[in-house]
Amino acid sequence: MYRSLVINPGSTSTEIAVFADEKRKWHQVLEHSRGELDEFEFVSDQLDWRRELMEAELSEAGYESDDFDFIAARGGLLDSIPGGTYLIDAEMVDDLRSGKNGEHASNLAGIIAYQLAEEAGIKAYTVDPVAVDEFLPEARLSGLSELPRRCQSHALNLKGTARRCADDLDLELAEASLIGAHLGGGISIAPLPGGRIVDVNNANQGGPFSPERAGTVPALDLVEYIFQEEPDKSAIKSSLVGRGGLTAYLGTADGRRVEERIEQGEEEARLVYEAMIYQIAREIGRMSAVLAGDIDGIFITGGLAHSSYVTGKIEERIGYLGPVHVYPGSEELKNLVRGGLRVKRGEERARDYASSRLDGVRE
Ligand SMILES: Nc1ncnc2c1ncn2[C@@H]1O[C@H](COP(=O)(O)OP(=O)(O)OP(=O)(O)O)[C@@H](O)[C@H]1O
Ligand SMILES: CCCC(=O)O
Repeated sequence: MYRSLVINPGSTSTEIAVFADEKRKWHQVLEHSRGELDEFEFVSDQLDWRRELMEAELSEAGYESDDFDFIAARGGLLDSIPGGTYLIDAEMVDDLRSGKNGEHASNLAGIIAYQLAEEAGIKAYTVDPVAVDEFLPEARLSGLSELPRRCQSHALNLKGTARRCADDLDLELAEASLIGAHLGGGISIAPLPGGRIVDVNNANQGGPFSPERAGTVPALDLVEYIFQEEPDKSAIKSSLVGRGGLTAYLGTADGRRVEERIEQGEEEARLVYEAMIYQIAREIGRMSAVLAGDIDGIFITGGLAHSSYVTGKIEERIGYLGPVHVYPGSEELKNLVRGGLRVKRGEERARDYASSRLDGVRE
């Protein structure tokens, strides 16, 4: 039996859990108020504060860091790497600390995990971070050589759910040809032949609009808008990622609230929600071409997959492509633990970050 500590920091909370093999023994979500977070100029400045809060909570629950066989932490904004379970080492921590690929609360996870693991003499791992890049060579071209497409996605949930779906279809993951749709605050839709993310809309830069992101917008019109209106850079970025999609049209990112408004007869809410569903179905259809129609199944996951309104209407449009499987929510903690356990049990080798970087491939 392996005991593990799992760390998953989000922008306004830090989630920690203790597992015995795949079984969750203890779980805590530490909520951070706006006022507390405003004390820090940069997310990276929150490191010691979040670590101390976490340690206090663990110790109150009777745990010490040397109670664990390994630590699994949410991957931050790393350089592009293939999917898998990665040993968190000093080189990865340097990249997370420098924020070279952007600031994100999940950058703190790897740093804290590394520090705790060093002190306890155990290993820390991260699994399928956002930066997982398994693009086909032709998927990298955008049409402008200065702006290659970047493979970024909800890889942890897509890959974890692909394993579940392959299992449910009685297939080995390596043989399965699936399309996965993660429908959360952001939306990632990927063809997954053999479990690899060989293409994906980048949830921050394209594809369907989502509860809080704009998805693909007309590029020339965006250029005109920026030159005419001269918006502040961070304002335009946050209207594309954070205040786009359902939020931009309806003032809420909550699918449940939108469905209530539809039930109350609000036509605008119905139009916007159905437009999002239409764009999701269209993206699944586009990805079917990547697999040349060789599809064992399509899975829908993430928070919006709790809604039968959403999943039913998607299935009406794309059901002809193959069987549709629905896995509501995201099993981020379990997927992190499972990655660590695969290494501990000798089913997978922990990858080395430095030698796995794909920088050479991208140039
Ligand atoms: N029963 C439901 N019906 C409709 N929408 C729902 C339901 N449950 C959750 N949602 C919606 O799912 C979305 C959140 O999904 P999820 O929790 O997977 O996203 P997240 O983790 O916040 O963001 P991301 O997945 O981009 O990291 C929200 O829009 C939420 O309103
Ligand atoms: C590509 C974006 C992934 C995320 O929002 O977690």
